[in-house]
Amino acid sequence: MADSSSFDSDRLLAHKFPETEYTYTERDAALYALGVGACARDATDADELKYVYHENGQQFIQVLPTFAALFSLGSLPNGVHLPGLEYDPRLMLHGQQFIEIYKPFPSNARLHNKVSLAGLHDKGKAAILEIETRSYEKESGELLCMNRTTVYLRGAGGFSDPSQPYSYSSYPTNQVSGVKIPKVQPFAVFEDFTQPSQALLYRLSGDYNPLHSDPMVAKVAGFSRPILHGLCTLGFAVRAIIKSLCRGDPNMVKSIFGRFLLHVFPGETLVTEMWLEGLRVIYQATVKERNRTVLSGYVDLHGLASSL
Ligand SMILES: CCC/C=C/C(=O)SCCNC(=O)CCNC(=O)[C@H](O)C(C)(C)COP(=O)([O-])OP(=O)([O-])OC[C@H]1O[C@@H](n2cnc3c(N)ncnc32)[C@H](O)[C@@H]1OP(=O)([O-])[O-]
Repeated sequence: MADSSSFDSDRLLAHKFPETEYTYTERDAALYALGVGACARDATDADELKYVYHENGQQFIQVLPTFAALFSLGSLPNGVHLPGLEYDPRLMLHGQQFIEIYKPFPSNARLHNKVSLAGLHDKGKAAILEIETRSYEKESGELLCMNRTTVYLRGAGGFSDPSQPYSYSSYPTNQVSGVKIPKVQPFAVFEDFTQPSQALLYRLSGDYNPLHSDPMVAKVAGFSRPILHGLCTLGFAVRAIIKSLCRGDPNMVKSIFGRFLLHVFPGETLVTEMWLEGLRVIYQATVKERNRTVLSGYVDLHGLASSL
């Protein structure tokens, strides 16, 4: 439990996050796609091969919309001191991710990130920290996408008066509230397997948190073995939606929200169920072996594939 005497909300809200840069190439986009399971079942699947290979050259490959989440990796407070907030980085879990995409991603880019605090909430047993990252293309100055990353800091709550727990948000909270799963049969279901080595492959895209690779670190964090990156699970689910409802077109995706409900162990089978509500896809991903829902959220689309 955090010490309420050391918490100073004014200092935290005044904190200026350093701006960051992120450069990626076609190789990074392709490695990411493999990390979230593209082509793992069928290396000739045209819906997925385009994320890793193009016959006219790699500059023509397409980029998955969840690739955006990597741009925010440098914004996360992993080990960074935030004034007035004490926490143990080993107990951090990824809680939610919200992504808005403003234009299709080029196959390579140099980006400039503006980072800000989007929220902080005292939940008693935990603190919830939200960081917003706006990514601009360096050459044109155009805004490419926005990520809002929610981190669940176990053991860091209790820093404010329990009768009036501290809660700050810089955005309308209904934008990222948990979704209600419809009580009817899903419109589409997509089953996919993760590899036992999935987290080891995914980490090469830049998320080197040892929680996903080091058995001892995983044990300290309370898990029997390393767990999958939440963003890898999100990548699997959104890829399933693009495949099932967007005729494989990644540019149909306008925004993405996901809440991580439970950890996934690499090697488990993910079943993504999808419901259509207008241009919104409500989805949930379940681990088949444990019959537990691990992720739920929504994806807003620009339009619907004419075949639906
Ligand atoms: C980035 C850091 C490094 C880690 C990377 C990873 O990939 S780790 C791998 C990927 N990540 C994972 O594997 C994590 C998977 N998720 C989990 O293990 C659990 O959901 C948990 C431990 C995050 C919270 O469980 P719990 O039983 O302790 O929580 P509770 O039900 O008692 O609710 C307490 C309060 O918190 C709220 N709240 C709850 N959940 C979330 C959330 N996800 N998000 C946001 N908020 C959340 C809830 O609404 C409630 O507030 P209210 O309504 O009272 O105002």
